Amino acid sequence: MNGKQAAGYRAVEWVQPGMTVGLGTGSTAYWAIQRIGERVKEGLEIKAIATSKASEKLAKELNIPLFEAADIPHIDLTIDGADEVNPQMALIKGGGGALLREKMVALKSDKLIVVADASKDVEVLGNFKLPIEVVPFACEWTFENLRKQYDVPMEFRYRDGSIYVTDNGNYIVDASFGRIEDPEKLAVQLKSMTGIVDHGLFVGIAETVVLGNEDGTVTVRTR
Ligand SMILES: O=C[C@H](O)[C@H](O)[C@H](O)COP(=O)(O)O
Repeated sequence: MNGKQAAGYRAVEWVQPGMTVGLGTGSTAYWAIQRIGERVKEGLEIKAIATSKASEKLAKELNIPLFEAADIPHIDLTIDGADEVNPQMALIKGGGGALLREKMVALKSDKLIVVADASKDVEVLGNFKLPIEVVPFACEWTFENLRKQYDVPMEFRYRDGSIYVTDNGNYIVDASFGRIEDPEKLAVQLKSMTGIVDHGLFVGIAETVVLGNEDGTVTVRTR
């Protein structure tokens, strides 16, 4: 079992019968969803909501009972991956483009458990490019505003030669901040810029991190 699988499986131990569970996105959340699928097959009764079309598809394949947001008044627990985690449990997310739904689901949840392999554990956020979701209308203006404000390398995300479009129909700008000394300040600044829908900084949201080590053991941190 690799670190991602170990972390994903361990986090599912928090899932109890009757809970409503948010299903994260990415190659680590994948293992948590797989494990939830196994437990559902064994008789576990839960409600679930997915944070992306990809996770929705996977959950359907595993017969995990999925619900629309309109039918979910409250989420007990969400298990999701991260691209970077700092000691205060601030995160960079969105490497897979799912940051907006992930943040909406996480903020609706009593508890966000982050699952990641140990390589995501960093002292200072920012080595991973920060994903910023922007509306397509006048996205060049938004890009210019971002460049003027921050003067760091950034580019629109492309996949297979075409601009990458999120599940919400928006674009992503990936920005190389290098070191984000004050994630909270940057998070607030970015949110205040018109044209930006949201960004991949999750500050003060996660309260438990399950880090999977290469040997299959896990380290659990709670704040
Ligand atoms: O948009 C994608 C999500 O934020 C992922 O949870 C994040 O990118 C981590 O993905 P992975 O577990 O594949 O490294």
